[in-house]
Amino acid sequence: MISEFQMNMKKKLNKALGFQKSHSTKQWVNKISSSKTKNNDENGGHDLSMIIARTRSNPPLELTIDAASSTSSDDSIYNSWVVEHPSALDSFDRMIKAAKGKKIAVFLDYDGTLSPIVDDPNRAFMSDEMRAAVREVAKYFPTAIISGRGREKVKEFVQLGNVYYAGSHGMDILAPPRPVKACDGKYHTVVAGKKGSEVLFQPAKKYLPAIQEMITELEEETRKIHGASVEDNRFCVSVHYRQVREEDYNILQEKVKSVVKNYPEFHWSEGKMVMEIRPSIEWDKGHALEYLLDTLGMSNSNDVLPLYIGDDRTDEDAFKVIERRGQGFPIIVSSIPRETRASYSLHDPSEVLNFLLRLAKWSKSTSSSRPLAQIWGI
Ligand SMILES: O=P(O)(O)OC[C@H]1O[C@H](O[C@H]2O[C@H](CO)[C@@H](O)[C@H](O)[C@H]2O)[C@H](O)[C@@H](O)[C@@H]1O
Repeated sequence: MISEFQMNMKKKLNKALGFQKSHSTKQWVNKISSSKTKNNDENGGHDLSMIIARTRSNPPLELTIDAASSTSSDDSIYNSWVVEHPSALDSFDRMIKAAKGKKIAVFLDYDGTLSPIVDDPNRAFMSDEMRAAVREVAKYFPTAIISGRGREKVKEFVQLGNVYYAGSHGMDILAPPRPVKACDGKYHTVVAGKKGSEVLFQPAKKYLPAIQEMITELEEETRKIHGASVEDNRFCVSVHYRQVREEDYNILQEKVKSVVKNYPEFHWSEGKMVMEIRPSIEWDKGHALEYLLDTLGMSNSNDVLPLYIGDDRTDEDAFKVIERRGQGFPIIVSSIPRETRASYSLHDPSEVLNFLLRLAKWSKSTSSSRPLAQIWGI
């Protein structure tokens, strides 16, 4: 099934690549292969032929579009996408004007947002500059990192004490040191494991034994595939293939599928050169955002503007929540056109840094923005 966005992008691509009418994948591949390759984060610096080969054997159109757009020397496709998803940097003054008299809560994804995408997931370090910017922002606004990584691991990378952490795509939240709003049954699975005055919320706890078992099986199954690695993200699992040879991708996918099919309560989805396996519960980054707003006492207020910056498909769940609330700033980080629910865009983590610096500077300069410690009494 091709979505309207994909149809439009296909039309634009055909136009940009000089095709008179819609072309087949094969024709695109030939055209794309002969054009100059522009290395970019989205493709992880991989040879585009790898993506194209995958597209042929397992054709998600989005990949074809990613590959094609990243090779085009004509930036017109990206530019027309940015018209629909304006740069958050260019829109900063307008956003700030809309935020006047309202409370902003900041939510940040980690990989590809605060840190650049790199080959080795264990080396996805955040720069000191980025850390300082997040620290500064968190002085003025409640700030949370919502990542697909394990919570402890993302905290090790971020190393900040004044932000909240939600790991495993929101399935592991260490909630704010604020009184949790009276439970109305909505969060009946809350684990009352306390750490200081913070409350631990782990809605997928019962799946831990199955996840550990699955990790052992996945490691065993993928051991012989050069470059593949399995990452334990506590309540979910990542199987990385960024460093896998193109001819091994299909076999890796088959192996992963063969393991996951024995766990009917789990499903897998594709991230950036990663297969992410999660329990099939109704809980995602969007729910985590709502949960955090709730624990911050900011869920029902009309004067709250959640700002969420993320780069991957799982961040779309959070964008959707902001869209549904009708207020807030969903910002996608992408250097290529993407189908998204986000209203704004930033090109890459360096633009995220500039945006956060600007936000921090603005908060510091406005008399109405008092440091968070005074506002929340923490
Ligand atoms: O929600 P996020 O914080 O964005 O986490 C999503 C996945 O990010 C990591 O993988 C991605 O970044 C790696 C390091 O740059 C890169 O090597 C990999 O190809 C990307 O998919 C993380 O390692 C995964 O576990 C997360 O699911």
